[in-house]
Amino acid sequence: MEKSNQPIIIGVTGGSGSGKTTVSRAILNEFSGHSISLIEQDSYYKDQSNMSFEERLKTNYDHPLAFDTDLLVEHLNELIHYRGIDKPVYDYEAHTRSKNSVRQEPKEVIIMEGILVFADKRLRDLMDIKIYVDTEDDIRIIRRIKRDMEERGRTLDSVIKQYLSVVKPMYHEFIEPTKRYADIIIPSGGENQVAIDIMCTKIASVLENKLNYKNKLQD
Ligand SMILES: Nc1ncnc2c1ncn2[C@@H]1O[C@H](COP(=O)(O)OP(=O)(O)O)[C@@H](O)[C@H]1O
Ligand SMILES: Nc1ccn([C@@H]2O[C@H](COP(=O)(O)O)[C@@H](O)[C@H]2O)c(=O)n1
Repeated sequence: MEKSNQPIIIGVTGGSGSGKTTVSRAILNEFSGHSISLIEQDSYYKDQSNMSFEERLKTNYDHPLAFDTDLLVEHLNELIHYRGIDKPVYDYEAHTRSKNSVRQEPKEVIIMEGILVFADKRLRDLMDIKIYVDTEDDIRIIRRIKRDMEERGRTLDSVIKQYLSVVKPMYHEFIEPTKRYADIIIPSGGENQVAIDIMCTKIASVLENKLNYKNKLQD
């Protein structure tokens, strides 16, 4: 299928707590009347239901191998061909996939968000626009402590221990180097309304070109 006849895929990456989800949701809001959806890479953490809880605690969740990228690529290919998928649901407290899934119907714009979405060439090759959300380490760890304690059932000690032993070193080894693939780098994540407005203008123009192209095909 010709790329101009496919959904637009926007990749959004950056370190944990950088504001990827906030930026992605801001774009979703701007296009709320349009055919747009969000796919979070976290939904594609490997299923670990065959492991004990203690074993799951030892997994390195910031390494590319923690993700079922084959399934993510397969699902994106379905969406690109305008076929729906059953998207996995991730449970951060249980450290594994939940038994439920959610139906995701195909859309004209797909935002794909996650810490390592630029790390795999297959994913990068599917993207039309690549955004890197760049936020200083100290801000990210403060946000992460707050979020993980409030929303992901973690203790302060566990967040600090995980950050120093895994999150920070993996960020520098695998995530930060993917900044070079970005078309746009957004400083100060979710606060940067100017960057979000610029992004939305760009997406609107890509959408308009695509609709014009489709209309021409029908003429
Ligand atoms: N600009 C901001 N100012 C203050 N808090 C923010 C800002 N952007 C994000 N946050 C908060 O920081 C936490 C992490 O943001 P999020 O967008 O989920 O980051 P990521 O998806 O990169 O991990 C969330 O609790 C969010 O509400
Ligand atoms: N069981 C898990 C799975 C993932 N994490 C952490 O989530 C981070 C990615 O999500 P963001 O929303 O912060 O981008 C990643 O850094 C993992 O360490 C986890 O703690 N437990």
